[in-house]
Amino acid sequence: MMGAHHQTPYLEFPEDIEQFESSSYWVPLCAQVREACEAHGFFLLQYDKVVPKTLRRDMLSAMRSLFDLPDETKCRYQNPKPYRSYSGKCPVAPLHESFGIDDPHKLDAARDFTDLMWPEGNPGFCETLHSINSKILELNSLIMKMIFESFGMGGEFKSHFQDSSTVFRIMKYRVPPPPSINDQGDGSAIGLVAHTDKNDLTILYQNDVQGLEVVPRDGDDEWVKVRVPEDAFIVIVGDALKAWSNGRLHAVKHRVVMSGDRDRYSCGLFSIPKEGAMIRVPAKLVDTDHPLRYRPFKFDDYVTYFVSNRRDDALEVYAGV
Ligand SMILES: O=C(O)CCC(=O)C(=O)O
Ligand SMILES: [Fe+2]
Repeated sequence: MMGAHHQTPYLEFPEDIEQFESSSYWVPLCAQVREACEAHGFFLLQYDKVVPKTLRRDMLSAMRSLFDLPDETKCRYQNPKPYRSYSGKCPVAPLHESFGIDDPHKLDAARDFTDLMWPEGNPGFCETLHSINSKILELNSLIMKMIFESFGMGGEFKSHFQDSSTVFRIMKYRVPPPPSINDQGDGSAIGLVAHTDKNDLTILYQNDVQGLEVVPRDGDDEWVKVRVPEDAFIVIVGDALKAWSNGRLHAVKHRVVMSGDRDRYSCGLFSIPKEGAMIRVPAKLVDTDHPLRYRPFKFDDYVTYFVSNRRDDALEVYAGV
């Protein structure tokens, strides 16, 4: 499979429709979203209406200025919750740096983070972070709603959504230094280790440096590259949504592999069940063809379990019946 690319579904939502949900496009597109999430566990999306391209590009340049700050400034960002604190160049992923910010669609949260990094202030960064998270959150609710609709459960979407919060992650992957300690033999190196996302849904956006790879659901357990077109979003199903759907939706295993001579930047919104929220398979998604696969569980407890065990089959072991 060397060099081959994954045949990733590439969806496009209509740009010019005010009433998307009452249009004739709605039902077929909900079905396409579900199909992609079932067959692959992720898809690419072209849709500029909610999150303007200019805002996404502003975010990418804001990210450069953030990562260009001195290490000691970046290290000030510490948060007891997993996947938030500044993680820089750690031994398992020495090329990777990231921040995870809780709910920056709330202006105070965006401001607190900005003030910590730039005590002298950086209103431009704060505004960009705040507005991109608000916009991607709108897109996230739209896609979650489409998933619920596709199961005939549009009515239940609201109550589920009230139970979610977000982490906005900002990531940089450096060019692998030659010779690399993680050398794969072809000048490439691991940027981010293999994992499934633990949350409900992830929506990512990246610069034009490729590196995302997946293990396809219907493949031979081999890594396949994903070519992400310029300005496309990558939408990924996480373990929590997989469990909610009684295993119908797939949480795809993915990683980042770096090669070439340019740094990769990506960012995105991770929607997460709110603190204390339970994941419960709805009765409607259990029948004789789909016997119950997951017991009800508290999402936070699952993350705690994962963080201390780090096994690929964590969801099955922790919540499988
Ligand atoms: O940078 C990327 O494209 C992937 C990031 C990712 O998978 C993650 O942070 O969970
Ligand atoms: Fe991920």
